[in-house]
Amino acid sequence: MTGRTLAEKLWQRHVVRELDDRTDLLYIDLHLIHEVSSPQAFEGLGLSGRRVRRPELTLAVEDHNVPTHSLTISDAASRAQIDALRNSCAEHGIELYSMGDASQGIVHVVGPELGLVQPGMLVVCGDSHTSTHGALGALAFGVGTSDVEHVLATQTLAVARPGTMAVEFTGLPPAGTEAKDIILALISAIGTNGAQGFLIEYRGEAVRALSMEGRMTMCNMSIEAGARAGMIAPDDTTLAYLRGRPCAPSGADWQQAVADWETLVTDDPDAFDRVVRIDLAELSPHVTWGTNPGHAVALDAAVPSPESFTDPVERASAERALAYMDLRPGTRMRDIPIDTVFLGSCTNGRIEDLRAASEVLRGRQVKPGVKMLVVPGSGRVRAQAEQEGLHEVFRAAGAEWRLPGCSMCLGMNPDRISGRDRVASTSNRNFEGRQGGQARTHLVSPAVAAATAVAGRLAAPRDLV
Ligand SMILES: CC(C)[C@H](C(=O)O)[C@@H](O)C(=O)O
Ligand code: SF4
Repeated sequence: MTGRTLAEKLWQRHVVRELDDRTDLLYIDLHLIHEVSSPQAFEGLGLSGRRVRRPELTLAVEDHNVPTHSLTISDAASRAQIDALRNSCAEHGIELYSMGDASQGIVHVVGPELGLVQPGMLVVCGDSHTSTHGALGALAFGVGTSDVEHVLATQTLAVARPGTMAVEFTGLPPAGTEAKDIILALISAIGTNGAQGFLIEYRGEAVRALSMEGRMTMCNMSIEAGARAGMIAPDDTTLAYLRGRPCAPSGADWQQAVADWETLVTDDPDAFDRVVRIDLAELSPHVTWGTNPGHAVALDAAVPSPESFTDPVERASAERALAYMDLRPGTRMRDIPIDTVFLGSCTNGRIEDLRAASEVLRGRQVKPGVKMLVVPGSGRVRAQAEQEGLHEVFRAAGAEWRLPGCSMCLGMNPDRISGRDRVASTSNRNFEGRQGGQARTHLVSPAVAAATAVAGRLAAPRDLV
């Protein structure tokens, strides 16, 4: 990699050694861990008699298995994973934010909000949505459990060099659309393998106009387009977000850091291996109808017919998805009734997401018979929301205000669906059974989630009277 794009610059900064013509040994600046993908790694480390090389560059949180209604775990398997993480962190001197701690939360919410993730860093975590952290101008990707063990032991990792891909957005998205709509529109356009083998850099005026929360939503779902990572060059928005956060540099260190971060831009826009252009001027709220995040359409549209897919594999996938989702082609998306609404996850569980949803719910009621769960992404998000009185808005509307965690994003904790509920969810994956049972998931933005809760069917805020 020659260093003309942001991704190449970030990569080059971390090369310890070139291993062969395709693979580099990379130095890891920050290793985030959680209870699901680390127990086996610690076990392997123990079996080979090794210690954690840089415990101070490792941060652990409890997120996937934690209940959000109380601080007591009754499920034995969840308890075991949490206990294993606690024991390993104590043994190796790793900082851990446990359930109930003010800084606990979903790993991808906690890292940025503490100011731990900074431009120029290489961040890994045994979790696919590590791509979230690229929003800060970092190179960040998910790794497997054996990689977690390698990073624990050496603070390095051998990684094959990916290609670089620019996603150039043109036009500014109209009012009433959010980052979630942009990323759903992108994935439906390029497909869930559309960015396979690439590091995406999101570019264009629309990206510059996004808040950090919106950028994190976008980068979070890069993996759903098959990308290894997604990233956005740091700018004033990034600096304003980082300044004053607990682990961000301060004083002279801040000035020095900023001078360096300013160099983290793509010098040659023609240097990308691949460029995708998407115009956002006509964007409208997007929702999914099927069982992968690429199965998305405008809320204004109808459930597509499998015949509309020319590719036979895609057509078969659409047929299967429609059978699972129990939907008929031609049904207007707005006519789809919803049983449960989930607002939360590392995609849309940040303060701005809660604000957007509370705006819609203020003075309104969740439709009787619809259950709505509001799960802040972290203890800090929860505290901030309570300071702003958002929890009162949610409760007054009839939604449940919960403790932080991954919650209904996936069926690893008590918030799982047991039957065939149809769920409007602000999370990132609508796979079969992802939310537990035979749950039928429709991915939506926070504003659409809130409007849907009120209407009892998929809806945008402008549909509400
Ligand atoms: C459990 C964990 C390893 C998993 C991931 O890798 O992403 C989860 O966070 C998910 O979102 O599916
Ligand atoms: S919130 Fe969902 S996507 Fe994010 S880390 Fe947790 S389970 Fe994975």
